[in-house]
Amino acid sequence: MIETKEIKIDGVLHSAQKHSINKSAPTFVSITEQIEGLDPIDFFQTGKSMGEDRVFWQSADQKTTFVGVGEALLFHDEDDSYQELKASWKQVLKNSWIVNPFDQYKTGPIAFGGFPFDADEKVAELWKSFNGSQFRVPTFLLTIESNQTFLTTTAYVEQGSNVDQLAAELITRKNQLLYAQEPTYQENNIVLKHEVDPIQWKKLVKQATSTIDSEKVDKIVLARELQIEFGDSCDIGLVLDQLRNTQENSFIFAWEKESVCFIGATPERLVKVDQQQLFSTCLAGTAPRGKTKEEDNQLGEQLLHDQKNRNEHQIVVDMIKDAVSSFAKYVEIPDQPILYPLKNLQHLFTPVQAELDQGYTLLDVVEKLHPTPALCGFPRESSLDFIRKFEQLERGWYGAPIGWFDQYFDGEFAVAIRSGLVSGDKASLFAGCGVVQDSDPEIEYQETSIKFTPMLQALGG
Ligand SMILES: C=C(O[C@@H]1C=C(C(=O)O)C=C[C@H]1O)C(=O)O
Ligand SMILES: [Mg+2]
Repeated sequence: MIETKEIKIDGVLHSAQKHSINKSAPTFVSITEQIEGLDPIDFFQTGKSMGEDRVFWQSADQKTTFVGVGEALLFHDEDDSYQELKASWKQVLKNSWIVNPFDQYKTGPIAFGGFPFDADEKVAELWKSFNGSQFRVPTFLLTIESNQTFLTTTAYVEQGSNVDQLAAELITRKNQLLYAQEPTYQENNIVLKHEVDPIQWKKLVKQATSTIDSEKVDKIVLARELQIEFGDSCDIGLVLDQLRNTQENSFIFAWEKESVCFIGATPERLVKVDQQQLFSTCLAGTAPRGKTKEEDNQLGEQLLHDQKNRNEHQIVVDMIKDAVSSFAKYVEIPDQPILYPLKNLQHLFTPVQAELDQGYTLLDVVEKLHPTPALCGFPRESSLDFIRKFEQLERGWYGAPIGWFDQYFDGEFAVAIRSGLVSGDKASLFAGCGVVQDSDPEIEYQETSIKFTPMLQALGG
């Protein structure tokens, strides 16, 4: 049994209302309590049966898991302004009533969300629920950290709010989430897979290499889409469970809006900031895993010494080093990449560490870094130009920052790759690769095929 002093939600809401009357403004209320351990996927699944949109995040080291249910607050910006988001969050926190004895455990007011790959991309049918950047503070946030479990409940209280009614509603929903019967899961059954125009895509890779030859472009990242149909509506809880069980060294994420869910298992950290300590990652250059240990080592060794992949990787290292240096006095980057093993692939990996100068936050770094040459190319403007003109796919949130930040702007963003958008009985998966001067369209095609596998397997394919 966990001994916790029970927090009386109605009492807290009444105090918050007094605060609201004094300030003549609505008060943002956040209450954190420690609870008994429970299964995060069951919690996620129960959220669905309550008709709520959900978020999920598990760090690549598996030390932190978040599950959010419901939406107490949403920042939605079609123009995708990082600075406006920063200002809005500060404004919310200015008028807040926070009850949280467990601050150090990634609890309390935390916003989850993402940005589009390209704010100028026209949003058509596929991504229509995900236009612009969106960040949500869930009504109920489950945090599992250092084997302890916490629940943060978030609400707004105004001068005229019926506080007793609000408290009663919150308690009912909370009890539903914590004490619901074990939820059920439904096997996902893929009935159709459709690769969007692979022949055209290989031609595009060729066109990119010609452009690289003739113009001042070093690298262009090109993505393609795999469309899926299920016999029935896809069970996202099950997909998450599969990703957690199979994808080591990866951030597992899901962000749902109007029942459409963007979900994936990405190995690529964009940036994490923890009390001004900054951690970023250069990840580019890819080989498959071997079937035996020997073959695997051999493929890894080849990758470490392969000029084409080293070149692809170095372009990312140079850019990230430059960008981070503009915010930090020292930046620590090893001169040689190492291997980053995943279930189906291995990558070249260079970690980046720095101490962020005072006055800058996580969001400033995300703004500066995105899109890195790992997802866009180099130089940024010309590669983005090529993608805008010629890539057939609507990227939406694919390849863009997804993550969370807390009340101090500590938090973490990953690059949303190895991902898909699931809507009812349909899904679109995305995979891309870095095209450089000596890229071979067939080999790049195979590389992207393997990059589909983590999601494809998790979807039941
Ligand atoms: C673009 C993707 O992955 C990126 C491209 C890589 C490459 O081309 O070697 C490797 C890792 C990622 O930076 C993707 O998975 O969709
Ligand atoms: Mg590559």
